[in-house]
Amino acid sequence: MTTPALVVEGLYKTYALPDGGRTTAVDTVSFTVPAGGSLGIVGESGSGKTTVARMLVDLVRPDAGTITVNGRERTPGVRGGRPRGPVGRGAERLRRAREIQIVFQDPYVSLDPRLSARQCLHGALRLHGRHQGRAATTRVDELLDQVGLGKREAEARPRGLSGGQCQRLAIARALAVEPEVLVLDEAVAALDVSIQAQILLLLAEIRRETGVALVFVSHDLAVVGHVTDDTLVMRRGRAVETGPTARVLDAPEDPYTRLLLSSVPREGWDPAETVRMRGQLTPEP
Ligand SMILES: Nc1ncnc2c1ncn2[C@@H]1O[C@H](COP(=O)(O)OP(=O)(O)OP(=O)(O)O)[C@@H](O)[C@H]1O
Repeated sequence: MTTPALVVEGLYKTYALPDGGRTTAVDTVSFTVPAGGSLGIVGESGSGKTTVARMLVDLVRPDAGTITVNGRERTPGVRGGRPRGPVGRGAERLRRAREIQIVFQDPYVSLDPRLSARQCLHGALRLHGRHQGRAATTRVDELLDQVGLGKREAEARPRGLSGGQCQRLAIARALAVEPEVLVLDEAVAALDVSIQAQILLLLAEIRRETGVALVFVSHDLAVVGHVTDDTLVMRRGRAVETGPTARVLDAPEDPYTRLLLSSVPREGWDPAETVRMRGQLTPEP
């Protein structure tokens, strides 16, 4: 059996509250993404999706749990729930970044406004010691082509690009380091529906071509349905349901998943039914 791209076991995270207490954002979440696979993480606002995504890429330190990429454990600072020291610096930090890359919702914030698309990609290759000189130029051309950015866009800065084009550039920058896992945190949420569709098709193509595993974090079940093999549903920090995406969407087993599906407006949609279903769920603590 091939080694999974990503194995997450017992991930747990609490945050301090102003009153001195703590809130549990992620409660013992586990999942596996096979090599070249794709997992959607869905749930309403506050369910803990972003905290999971941020723990995967070292932006948030878990209280407990393990994260393993292609058989190598990369959990920062915890072992059996106890701190193990800071996340590595310098070369170690870059090595970890090459394992998992992330694309955020708002590309304008994550891109340097002073750099053209071409300069941005050259910078990523330089930072990670990937390709030099002519080989770097060839690789940048390849990346631009892979995400569908043309000659004009290559020389444009972020403010000269549309939201969709910026997101293409953010994806190309993430791919520049040839990560084993690509995390997309609400990466199409800010885009028009038709542009969303283009980016989703692009991601499916990239997964086919490069074999990169995808973790797709979204509040939008339709989006997850288009790009993922498996889906994990989160509620109040916990995984309440997981399985093949088609099964989870067509025959949800958990009442919360059924509620999420019933909340999507469609022909003949009855919002009152959604409110009624919410009333039947176990109440918020
Ligand atoms: N830095 C923080 N300090 C305190 N509480 C936090 C912090 N970040 C997140 N939380 C809390 O942790 C819980 C999970 O938040 P998280 O952002 O992971 O959820 P989410 O599902 O991604 O929601 P959204 O889609 O709105 O971003 C929420 O109750 C949130 O208020």
